[in-house]
Amino acid sequence: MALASGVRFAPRALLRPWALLRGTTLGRTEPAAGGGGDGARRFGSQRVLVEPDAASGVAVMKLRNPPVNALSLELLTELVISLEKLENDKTFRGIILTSDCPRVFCAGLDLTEICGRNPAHCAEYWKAMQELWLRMYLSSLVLVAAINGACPAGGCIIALSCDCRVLADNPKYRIGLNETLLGIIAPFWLKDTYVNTIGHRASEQALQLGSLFPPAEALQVGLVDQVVPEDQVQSTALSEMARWLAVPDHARQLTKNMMRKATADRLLRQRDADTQNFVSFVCRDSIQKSLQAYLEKLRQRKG
Ligand SMILES: CCCCCCCCCC/C=C\CC(=O)SCCNC(=O)CCNC(=O)[C@H](O)C(C)(C)COP(=O)(O)OP(=O)(O)OC[C@H]1O[C@@H](n2cnc3c(N)ncnc32)[C@H](O)[C@@H]1OP(=O)(O)O
Repeated sequence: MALASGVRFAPRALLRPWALLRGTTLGRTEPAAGGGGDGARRFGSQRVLVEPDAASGVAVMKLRNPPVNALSLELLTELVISLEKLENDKTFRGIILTSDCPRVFCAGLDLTEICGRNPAHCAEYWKAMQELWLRMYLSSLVLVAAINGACPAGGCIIALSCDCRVLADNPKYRIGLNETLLGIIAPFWLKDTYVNTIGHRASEQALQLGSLFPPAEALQVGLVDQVVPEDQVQSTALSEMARWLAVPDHARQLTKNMMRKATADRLLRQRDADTQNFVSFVCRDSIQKSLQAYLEKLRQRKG
């Protein structure tokens, strides 16, 4: 993705995203309900709904992978493609990322993608996760997360990859990296993202304890930038977006790159090793057993 200055952000190393989308509706454009002109047309895919507003240069991107927006391989791929599409369209300067699923922003990794799967599948899945993080973390667009639901683990990472986070004030909407409670370990680049956001000591504590912060605590620790009543999340996200868009793009983009590049480069240098670590770790019998038990617990909790 080339900036006006010619600086490149993330390399186009992606997988084979299109191959995953057979049978989906990505790229379809349809008028938004009640909409008329170009600015009101929406597009997207099965799991990512994009509502672009050409007049403001802002698109609202909604995750819709019910019931909990778990990051399936398809959702990861569709997110990357939708992001790329908006980045390549000079009309757009910002994206508000939110959830179309009630009460959940994103439940994190889709555990069914790594439970009982073969190493090749786990590797493909993890590469897609890396790719989305790289694309979001280094995006030239302003990304604002309008967090309108629970936001654990991988969901938190999606939010942390944005430039700004607005969280709905509901005690059930907790946010954080709870990996240790599942018996898994956040890899270094998730840890780095955490440290970059809330600092070393707070990350050390929160990562080891697997803390999921309710809104007031999330605000206090710096995990989110604003906590507002649920019905004001979208409007506040739009106000935040306006604040970020008031800065000239080239200056903001180069500054973002300066702040984030070293963290992203660290993963880029070790991407294959990180994938191998992930695969060998999650494919261990003991880890498979604890993931399986966790999934079972989630399923039973329901009834
Ligand atoms: C050193 C080497 C390095 C090794 C690297 C190791 C790997 C590191 C990876 C780190 C990165 C990210 C980690 C993750 O993201 S793991 C996922 C963590 N997510 C969670 O813990 C959240 C679990 N879910 C919940 O807490 C709740 O579902 C919710 C999000 C709060 C919503 O609650 P709800 O009451 O509205 O819904 P609920 O009834 O619980 O769930 C509905 C159905 O959805 C299923 N489900 C929920 N979460 C997941 C998920 N993450 N993956 C797959 N499926 C999920 C749940 O089982 C219900 O299913 P069903 O309808 O009963 O069939």
